[in-house]
Amino acid sequence: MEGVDHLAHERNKSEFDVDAMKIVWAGSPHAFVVSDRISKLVASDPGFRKDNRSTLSRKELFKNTLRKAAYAWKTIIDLHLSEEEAAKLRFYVDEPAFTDVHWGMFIPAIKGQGTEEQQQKWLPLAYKMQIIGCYAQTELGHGSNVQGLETTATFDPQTDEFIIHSPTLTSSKWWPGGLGKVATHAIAYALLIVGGREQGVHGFIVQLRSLEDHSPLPGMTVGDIGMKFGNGAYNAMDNGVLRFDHVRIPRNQMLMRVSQVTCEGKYKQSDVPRQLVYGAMLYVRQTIVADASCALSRAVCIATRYSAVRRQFGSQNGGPETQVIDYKTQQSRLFPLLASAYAFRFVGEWLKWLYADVTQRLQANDFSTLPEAHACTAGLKSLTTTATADGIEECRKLCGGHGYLCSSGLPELFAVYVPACTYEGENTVLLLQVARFLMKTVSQLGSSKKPVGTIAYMTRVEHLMQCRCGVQRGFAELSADLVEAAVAHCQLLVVSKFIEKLQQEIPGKGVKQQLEVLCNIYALFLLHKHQGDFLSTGCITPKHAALANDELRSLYSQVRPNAIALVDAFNYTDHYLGSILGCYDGNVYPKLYEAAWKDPLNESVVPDGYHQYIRPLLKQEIRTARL
Ligand SMILES: CCCCCCCCCC/C=C\C/C=C/C(=O)SCCNC(=O)CCNC(=O)[C@H](O)C(C)(C)COP(=O)(O)OP(=O)(O)OC[C@H]1O[C@@H](n2cnc3c(N)ncnc32)[C@H](O)[C@@H]1OP(=O)(O)O
Ligand SMILES: Cc1cc2nc3c(=O)[nH]c(=O)nc-3n(C[C@H](O)[C@H](O)[C@H](O)COP(=O)(O)OP(=O)(O)OC[C@H]3O[C@@H](n4cnc5c(N)ncnc54)[C@H](O)[C@@H]3O)c2cc1C
Repeated sequence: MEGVDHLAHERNKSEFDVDAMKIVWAGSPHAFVVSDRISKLVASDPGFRKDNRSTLSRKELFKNTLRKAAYAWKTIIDLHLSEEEAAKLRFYVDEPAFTDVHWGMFIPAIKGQGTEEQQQKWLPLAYKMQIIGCYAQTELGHGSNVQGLETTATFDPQTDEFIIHSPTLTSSKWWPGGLGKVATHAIAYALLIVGGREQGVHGFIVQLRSLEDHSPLPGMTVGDIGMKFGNGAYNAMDNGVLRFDHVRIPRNQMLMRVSQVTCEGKYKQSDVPRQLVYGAMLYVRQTIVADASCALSRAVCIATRYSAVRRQFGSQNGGPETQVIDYKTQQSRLFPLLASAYAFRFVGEWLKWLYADVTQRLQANDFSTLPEAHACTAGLKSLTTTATADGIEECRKLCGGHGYLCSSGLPELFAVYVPACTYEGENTVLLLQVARFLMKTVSQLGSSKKPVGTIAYMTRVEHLMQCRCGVQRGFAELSADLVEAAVAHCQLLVVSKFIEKLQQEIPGKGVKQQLEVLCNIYALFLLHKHQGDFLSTGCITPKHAALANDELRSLYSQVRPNAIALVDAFNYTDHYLGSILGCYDGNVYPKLYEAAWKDPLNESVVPDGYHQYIRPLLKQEIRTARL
C-alpha cells in the first residue's frame, strides 16, 4: 500500500522525544538544521540519483562520479554554501570520489605541514578547486612502514630544485585515491637526500598533470591500479599508480613546517617534533572515527526497520506471525550494534574535541599531548572501523536472504566501508602503536612522570607496577596479547566517553533514559563477550557474570518498543540509506518486487545468449555447436 506508514504502530510505541534525540545525534540544534536541510536537498535532486550504481560498468561509474562531483561543486557555488554545508553535501551525495582525498587529506596536509607562505600560495587554489590534490604516500612495496618508502627527493643546489625519482618498481606510488585519473597535484612522500645524506621521509607538493589538457607532465607515468572489491562501490575512486623519472620541482615545494632545506643545501630541523610529518594521518583518523558511527548507524537502521517488518513463524490462531525483532536472538545481535552506533557517535565527538585541543597546543609549540592524541586517534580508528565493518556484515545476516540483494544497500555499504580497516593505517599496526604507548606509560609508573588524561587510570591498577620492569623486553613476542590490551584500553575510552556524555544535561522527554539503557548495553555486552578475561583476572565472579547476562536481557526488552524511534533519530533520508529494506515507511515487499523488474537482465524475457548456449543444450546439439 503506497503512502501508508507500515511502521506507524512501531513509532507510536516509543517512549521518548525523537526530535530531541535527533539533536543529540546531530551534536547541536544548529548541526541538526544544517544536516536536515542538506540531506533533503540532495535527496530531492535527480542529479544525485544513485540507485543505478551497481549496474554500471567501471567506466560508466567513474564518468558518472565525475559528473556528480562537478554537479555537487556547481550546487555549492550556486547556493553559496558554507564550508560546513558543502562538507555535508559531499557526505550525503554518498559516493567515494577524488574530492574525499582532496578535501580530507591534501588540504589538511598543506595546512599541517606547510609554512605560512606555502599555505598562502597553495590553499586558495585548492579551496577553489583550481588544482585537485591527492595524498601519495603508500608505495607498491611499503604502506605501513612509512620509513621504508623508497621514492627519493635529492636536493640539487645548482638549480635550487629537488629531483623526485622512483628508483625501483616497488617504489612506485600505489593506492593514492584520485591519483589514477583526476589529480593535478600530489603531496608525495619521499626520502629526502641533501648533500648525499638521507634525512628521512618528507612531503613534497608535485604537479602531476597539465592544467591545460590534463596530460601527465614529463617524467610521470601515471594510471589507475584496477578494479577493487565489490561491484560499483569503491570502484568510483581512481586509486592510482605513479612513477617518477627524475622529476624536478622547485625547492619551495617541500613542505617545510617541520624541517627546511636552505638554498645552500643545509638541512635544518625546527624545534617541532618530526612526528608532525604524520600529522595528516592524525587528522584523517579522527574523521574516520566520526564516520564509523554514520556507516554503522546506517546498517543498523536498515536491519532494525526490516526486522520490524519481517515476520516468520509463531502465528497464533491464524493471526500474524512474529516480527523477527521480537526474537531474543535477533535482539541480542542487533541491539548491541545499535548501542555501538551511539557509543561511536559520542566517542567521535570527544575525539574531535581532543584533536582541536592538540592542534591548538601544537600551534603554541606545546607538544606534550601529541603521543596521547596519536594513541587515541590510532586506537579508536582501529576499534571503530573493525567493529563497524563486522557490524555491517552482521546487519546483512540479520536481514536474511534479502540482505544479500544489492537493493538492500548492505552489500555496497560493506564493500565501500571495509577498506577503512586497512587505509589510514592497517588496524593491527595501529593497535601496536597504542600498545607501544601503553607500555611506555607502564615503564614510567612510579617515576616523577605521572600518567594523565586518558591513561590516568593506570596509577590505580596496582599490579601494573609489578610488571613495569619487564615491559621493554619481549614486546614482539607478546605482541598478540598486547594488541588485546590495546583494544581493552580503547574500549575503556568508548565506555567512559559514553558515561561522560550522560553526565551532561540532555533535554527532551525520556532521551537521557534511552541513552542510559544503550550505554549499559554497550558496557555489559563487552563484559559478557569477554567474561573469560574478566573471570580469569578475578575482576568479576561467576555470579557477577550471570547477573550481567540477566541485566542484558532486561535491557533488550527496554529497547524493543523504542527501537524504531532510536533509528529514526539518525534522521536519514531514503536516498541516503539507499535501501529498500530500510525504507522509512516499511513498505518493503512491493518495492523489492518492483526493483527486481528493473534489473537489466529483465529487459528481455528471453536472455541474450539463448540461441547460442541454451537452445543447443536443450536440443542436444551441444556436441556440434561451436561454443
Ligand atoms: C571535509 C572532510 C572530509 C573528511 C573525509 C576524510 C576521509 C578521507 C578518506 C579517504 C579514504 C582513503 C584515503 C586513504 C589514505 C591513506 O591510506 S594514506 C596512507 C596512510 N598510511 C598509513 O597510515 C601508514 C601507517 N603507518 C604509520 O602510521 C607509521 O609508519 C607507523 C606509526 C606505523 C610507524 O612509524 P615509524 O616512524 O616507522 O615508527 P615508530 O618508531 O613506531 O614511530 C616513531 C614515533 O612516532 C610516533 N608516531 C607515529 N605516528 C604518529 C602520528 N601520526 N602522530 C604522532 N606521532 C606518531 C610513534 O608513537 C613513535 O613515538 P615514540 O615516542 O618514539 O614512541
Ligand atoms: C581503498 C584504499 C585507499 C587507499 N588510499 C590511499 C591514499 O589515498 N594514499 C595513500 O598513500 N595510501 C592509500 N592507501 C594505502 C593504505 O594506506 C595502505 O594499504 C595501508 O596503510 C596498509 O599498508 P600495507 O598495504 O602496506 O599493508 P601491510 O603493512 O603490508 O599489511 C599486511 C599485513 O601485515 C601485517 N603487518 C604489517 N606490519 C606489521 C608489524 N609491524 N607487526 C605486525 N604485523 C604487521 C598487517 O597487520 C597486515 O595483516 C589506500 C588503501 C586502500 C585499501
